[in-house]
Amino acid sequence: MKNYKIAVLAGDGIGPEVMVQALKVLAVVSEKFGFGIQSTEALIGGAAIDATGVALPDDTLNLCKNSDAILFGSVGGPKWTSLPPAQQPERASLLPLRKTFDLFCNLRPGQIYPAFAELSPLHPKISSQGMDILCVRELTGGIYFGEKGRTEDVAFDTQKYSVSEIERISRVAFEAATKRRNKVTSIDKANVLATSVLWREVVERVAKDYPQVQLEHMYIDNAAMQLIRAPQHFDVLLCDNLFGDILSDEIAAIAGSLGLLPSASLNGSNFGLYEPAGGTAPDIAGKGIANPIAQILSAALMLRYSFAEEAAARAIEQAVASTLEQGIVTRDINAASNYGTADVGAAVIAALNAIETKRA
Ligand SMILES: NC(=O)C1=CN([C@@H]2O[C@H](COP(=O)(O)OP(=O)(O)OC[C@H]3O[C@@H](n4cnc5c(N)ncnc54)[C@H](O)[C@@H]3O)[C@@H](O)[C@H]2O)C=CC1
Ligand SMILES: CC(C)CC(=O)C(=O)O
Repeated sequence: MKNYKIAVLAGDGIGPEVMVQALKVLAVVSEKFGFGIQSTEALIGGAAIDATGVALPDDTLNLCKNSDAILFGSVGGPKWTSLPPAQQPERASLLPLRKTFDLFCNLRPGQIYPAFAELSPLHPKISSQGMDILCVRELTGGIYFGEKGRTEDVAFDTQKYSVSEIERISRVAFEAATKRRNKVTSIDKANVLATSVLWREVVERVAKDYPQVQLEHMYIDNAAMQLIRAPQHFDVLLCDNLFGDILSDEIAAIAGSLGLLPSASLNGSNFGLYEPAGGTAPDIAGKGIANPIAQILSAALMLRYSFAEEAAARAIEQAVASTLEQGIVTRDINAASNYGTADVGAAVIAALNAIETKRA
């Protein structure tokens, strides 16, 4: 029997609440599909600062190095914003993890299924046409990692991209498009930014290797607008680090809630960190009402991309769809709902068991 070692880093805010549900789902699905998940929990982010003084303790980093994948919650919150910026949870744990493991490729799939179009805040005449977008975001370069500085009166961040960084993420987007609807929309601000001019040149060059894929370029400001006007226009969105961060939250909101959107952050050899696209949601943390679906779907992406357990990943996705179909949703999706985090987790598990019963 295959046995996968995962590092479980739940983090702060709603992280631990939604992680519990994802781990329960993994336990059920591994039993049903005949593989083992050996999960080891470790401190990260604000929780690690409180316990050890640093956001990414050596023990946690070593655990990640000795694991097959990382299942991540989220980090940060108001408790730690008075620390010097470089020591805060987001900058001092998540960004170094992305860099250490060269997780340059962030995949954020976002859908409106026609049957669930009412979950979307868009007008029904738009949402009823559905949406199925894969946001491919460059994750280890750009303004998040460039030189930064601060004097009393001035602060700066630097956006820098190399040809090789742009090329490798472009290839991921074009490859993904060949398995989808053969269209890539590359997002930039080439009318202003030097990095965007290079971005366009490199994307054009890579596109020549994929003649079957239609390429279009779109400025970020226009893309932010077109996503709400006509989300069905898009197939694969190719974005730099900053633009992808912003547009993927917009895609999540269009799909119904940030609590629905999973993400996979991958290096070139199937190692990945899997986390919800959203953050620690301090406004609802500790209330038992956070939506666990993004965390559960992140676990499904881990099974797909790091472990090639496609059937198990699909079963989770099917169980999530069935749970939404039954209207078992948290308040971020239906303000009148009385269902909490644990109810949604239990419904996903019940739906998983039902799928298995039908298979047997
Ligand atoms: N990958 C990570 O660890 C990330 C961490 N953060 C951190 O999280 C903290 C809060 O950031 P915000 O900007 O408020 O973004 P956020 O994503 O935590 O919350 C934005 C809004 O979405 C809602 N939301 C997010 N996830 C939800 C879920 N699963 N269920 C129901 N509602 C959900 C929240 O309640 C809030 O109203 C900050 O410290 C930020 O730096 C933010 C984004 C990513
Ligand atoms: C906390 C930051 C690292 C946010 C971010 O980059 C993300 O949402 O992925």
